[in-house]
Amino acid sequence: ARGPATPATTLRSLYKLPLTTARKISTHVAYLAKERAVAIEAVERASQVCQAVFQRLITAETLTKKDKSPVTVADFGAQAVVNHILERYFPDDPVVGEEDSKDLQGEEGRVLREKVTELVNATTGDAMSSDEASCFARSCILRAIDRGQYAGGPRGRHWTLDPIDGTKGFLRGEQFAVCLALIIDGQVHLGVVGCPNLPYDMSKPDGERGVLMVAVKGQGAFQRKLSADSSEQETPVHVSGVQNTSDAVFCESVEAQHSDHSTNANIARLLGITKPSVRMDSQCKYASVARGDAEIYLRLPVSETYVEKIWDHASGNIIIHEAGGRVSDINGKPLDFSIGRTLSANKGVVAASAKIFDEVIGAVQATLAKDN
Ligand SMILES: Nc1ncnc2c1ncn2[C@@H]1O[C@H](COP(=O)(O)OS(=O)(=O)O)[C@@H](OP(=O)(O)O)[C@H]1O
Ligand SMILES: [Mg+2]
Ligand SMILES: [Mg+2]
Ligand SMILES: [Mg+2]
Repeated sequence: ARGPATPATTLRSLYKLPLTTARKISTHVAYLAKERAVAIEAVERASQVCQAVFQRLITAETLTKKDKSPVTVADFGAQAVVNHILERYFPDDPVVGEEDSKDLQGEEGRVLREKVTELVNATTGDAMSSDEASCFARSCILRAIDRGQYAGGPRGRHWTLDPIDGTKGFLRGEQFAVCLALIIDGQVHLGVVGCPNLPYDMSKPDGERGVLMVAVKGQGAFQRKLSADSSEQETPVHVSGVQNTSDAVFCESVEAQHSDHSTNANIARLLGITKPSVRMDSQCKYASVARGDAEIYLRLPVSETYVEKIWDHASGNIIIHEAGGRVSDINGKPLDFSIGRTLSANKGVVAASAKIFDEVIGAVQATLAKDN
């Protein structure tokens, strides 16, 4: 068992066990052990789907034409696979997923639907019974995708899934992530982020790629290789030990549309930061801060109307916390995952190691006050 034991009463309700059995095994079962293993399996599978799409469907032509259809195939395929695996192990758990099957329905959706079905079967066929596979070839794929329609909220358990986060990074062959988290009574208790293109060891940027990060509440954050033959070896990750913000590095979005780069630069000046920002797409930014590649994740609101989605932040949020960092919105308020599908009570996101966090929030507040 890894981490603290699970109380017998929790085990009983989680796995519908008689209390006597739950008592017997409670000291051997780490909290959310089954969920952790299933979530890792699901994210690994979905990452394989995405990589298969990249290899097969992204060509110089799709890129110059700005054709987004390959990423759409991967998005739907990855959501179908994750939802299918979650349903098999946790049939009662609802899912808040980014995608829905609208574009795959009817005659209009036939071509895309067939592409997604073929892709899912080709990449995960070995993990499915023949019944499942033939069901997937028909309507089950749409049903699996639409298990992600849950409204979220403050009570009970639900998963949240971003099948491909950082779609633009995916298309460029750069950073993207498959993100899955478990929310219980409005709080993130488990998060997994798969980063297929992130170097495993940042000191060897041209070395092996593919990182999976996982965290369970109270158990710390870990990384492992995201490769088919991974030995499942995990190493703990910790945020950077940098004490002075002048030694820190920002990690920010590639798209200035998603976080205001010029205000970021003003905040950097106030903090004495001189090193250039690391720019990358997706929740890989959280993974980078969690393992100390960079110190500060900044996502400043760029419009009055955009509300952040829970699947864009849930996994990253717990991974940062468990790696010794802190996360809040630009006003220092914790991200509130209890409201529904969006973070409507928050504005922007700031994540940093605990040591420098308050100073970073101070600089964000001072800069925004001056700009407004
Ligand atoms: N206007 C606006 N403001 C803030 N955020 C937005 C906005 N529009 C979209 N999104 C969401 O940003 C997700 C990608 O975030 P990144 O940090 O990877 O952005 S970037 O594209 O790399 O710059 C992206 O997630 P994916 O759709 O999963 O790629 C969106 O959910
Ligand atoms: Mg996203
Ligand atoms: Mg997405
Ligand atoms: Mg999207």
